[in-house]
Amino acid sequence: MSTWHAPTATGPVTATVPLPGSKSITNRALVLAALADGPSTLRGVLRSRDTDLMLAAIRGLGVGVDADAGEPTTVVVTPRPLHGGHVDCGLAGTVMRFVPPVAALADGAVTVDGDEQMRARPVDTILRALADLGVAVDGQSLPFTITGRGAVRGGAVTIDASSSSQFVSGLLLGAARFDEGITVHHVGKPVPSQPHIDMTIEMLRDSGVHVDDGEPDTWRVAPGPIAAVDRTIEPDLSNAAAFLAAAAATGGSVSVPYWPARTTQPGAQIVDVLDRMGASTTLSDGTLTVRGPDRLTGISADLGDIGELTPTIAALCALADTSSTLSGIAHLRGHETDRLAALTAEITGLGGRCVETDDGLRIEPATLHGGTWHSYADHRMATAGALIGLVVDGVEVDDIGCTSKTLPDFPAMWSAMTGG
Ligand SMILES: O=C(O)C1=C[C@@H](OP(=O)(O)O)[C@@H](O)[C@H](O)C1
Ligand SMILES: C=C(OP(=O)(O)O)C(=O)O
Repeated sequence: MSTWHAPTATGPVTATVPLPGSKSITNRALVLAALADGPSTLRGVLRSRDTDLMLAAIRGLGVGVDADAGEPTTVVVTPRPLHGGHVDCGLAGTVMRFVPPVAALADGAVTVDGDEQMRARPVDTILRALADLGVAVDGQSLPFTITGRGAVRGGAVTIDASSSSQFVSGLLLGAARFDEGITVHHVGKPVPSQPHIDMTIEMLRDSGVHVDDGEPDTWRVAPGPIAAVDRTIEPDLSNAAAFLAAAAATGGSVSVPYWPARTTQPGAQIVDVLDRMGASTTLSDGTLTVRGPDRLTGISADLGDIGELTPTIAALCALADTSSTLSGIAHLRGHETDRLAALTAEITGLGGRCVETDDGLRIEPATLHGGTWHSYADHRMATAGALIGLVVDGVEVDDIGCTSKTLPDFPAMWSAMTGG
């Protein structure tokens, strides 16, 4: 692993940056297609470590996956009887939390493991829920084994999903194929990332599944077939956020084409955040353009719904002229790394002023200097370092390669944006 010298912008960045498909939509589409009542063609599929791990996971359980003929972003998924196998979830939360209900429907033992760092991320909630629904589960953390019998009883289950919305999404995605469907009831602190739950529900409904989310903290999925649906995946708006933030950081202008007119992706909310920090945004003919201000203003914001945008937003806050308080994101301690600790250490390491609170970060204005920015194998930490490096000389990102988790072309795209 060699360090990457973050390109410094010599002036306001001006660029148009098309983004590949959404990680979250791709991995939901793959799970739904694997469990569907016929073959599906998915277009605009993200090809990255997280999504290739999901492709390999469903293929390893017996699903037909034609992903490498011709255009790599077009994938044909053909459901077949599921059998036992091994699943590598790498550092992908969506693979670790969405695959167990699929494994429960297989006929045979499915072993699941991942990166060393993945073992620190919570998974027990969904494993306990499956056990409560009659599934044979061995283990409460990675590595674990699910021994499927080709069918799952299903029914009602109570969980505490405050550490990740993916527990709710994972249970809902497979549940139409359970004999009794599922009723998931959440008890505990608020569930984060509501837009990602909305994404799950919308995609299930698009597949003809009946979902009732009318009661707070309760979701019901009726048993029935999952219709095979051909889908075109939207661009990844959370990955877009880092590029749009580059306009905000440099007083430049960055456009992202194919911006969806309506979306459940939380990444779309970067627009409000950048506006509040002083940027101006326009959406015209499906292209979103952000124009940066001369000076960035800090913000106080509850990021509970959009936690995955935190590294990008925190990097901008570290460059702002006024203080920021980011709250509602205690669950980020269980993301790819403990993001609250990592952001605090790295911003402080470059001369910034950042402290952890119970549920977030407080960031004060400071003059930053160059130095090594550690990525902790976390794609969004790496891109946050790149963002600061645009306006601070001498920032070295120790592992830019970890951006392959969701955007393998990040270094080339970032250099191109800066005119390199
Ligand atoms: O369902 C999804 O696709 C995701 C849900 C969120 O997880 P948490 O609720 O664990 O934050 C988000 O942070 C993650 O990047 C993707
Ligand atoms: C939290 C994230 O990923 P994961 O799907 O691995 O949870 C993220 O991408 O910011």
